[in-house]
Amino acid sequence: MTGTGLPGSRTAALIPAAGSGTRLGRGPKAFVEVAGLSLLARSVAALAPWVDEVLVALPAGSDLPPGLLARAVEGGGTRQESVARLLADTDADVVLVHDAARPFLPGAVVGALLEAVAGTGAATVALPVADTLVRGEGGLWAEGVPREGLWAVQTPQAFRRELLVRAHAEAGAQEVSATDDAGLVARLGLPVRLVPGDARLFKVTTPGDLALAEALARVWDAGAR
Ligand SMILES: Nc1ccn([C@@H]2O[C@H](COP(=O)(O)OP(=O)(O)OP(=O)(O)O)[C@@H](O)[C@H]2O)c(=O)n1
Ligand SMILES: C[C@](O)(CO)[C@H](O)COP(=O)(O)O
Repeated sequence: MTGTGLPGSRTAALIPAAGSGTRLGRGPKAFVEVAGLSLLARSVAALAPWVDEVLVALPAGSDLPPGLLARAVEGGGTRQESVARLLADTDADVVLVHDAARPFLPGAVVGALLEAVAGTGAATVALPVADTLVRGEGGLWAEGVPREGLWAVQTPQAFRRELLVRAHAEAGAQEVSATDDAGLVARLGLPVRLVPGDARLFKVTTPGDLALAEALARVWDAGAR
């Protein structure tokens, strides 16, 4: 595999795929298929052309599906732990961390992310919030939340590897848990570039998301990406 992403830098894709898919209810989510291809296979295929190596964190006891050009590590009990284990298994200069659960990754987004990380050393794909936001209490409207300046974070997220290693180490030392990796770098006071994402990069989390993914796959696989 020859990464076309960043000339002069070895780049690795780190794909956390060890989750149990509780909210979807179909077992380990990475192996759930959409139009004949697993979420994991789709995410690996989207990133492989851009990187020098692909590492995947799998549920304990799982094997890498045949034909996947990737190296497997055993995932942890949380996404954060799975990413930490992936990080420990590469010496790449730059790492792209991407949820297996976000299978529809346009190449243009990867290109923009790699350009951004070359500048700041840390960058994440994100979408400006377009919906009205509300804090709910007991199923009732409690208070509106101003959406100006708010972004919904997606993946991939890209980092100079040593920055992310430091961020995970600090989080571990301070027993800080986070649902993504860019937030761990930001809490060090380091700049994290926000790169405009894509609505098609939604995370397959619930049965409704899976239905959406199955509809999108028909045009995606026909070349509309
Ligand atoms: N211990 C974990 C938990 C999550 N993930 C991965 O992190 C990504 C985002 O997590 P999420 O969408 O929450 O997946 P699950 O944890 O499987 O879903 P749920 O919370 O519904 O169980 C997924 O690709 C998932 O496989 C992981 O590698 N290791
Ligand atoms: C990393 C992430 O996809 C960014 O929005 C999100 O935080 C993952 O959350 P999850 O609960 O682990 O799916």
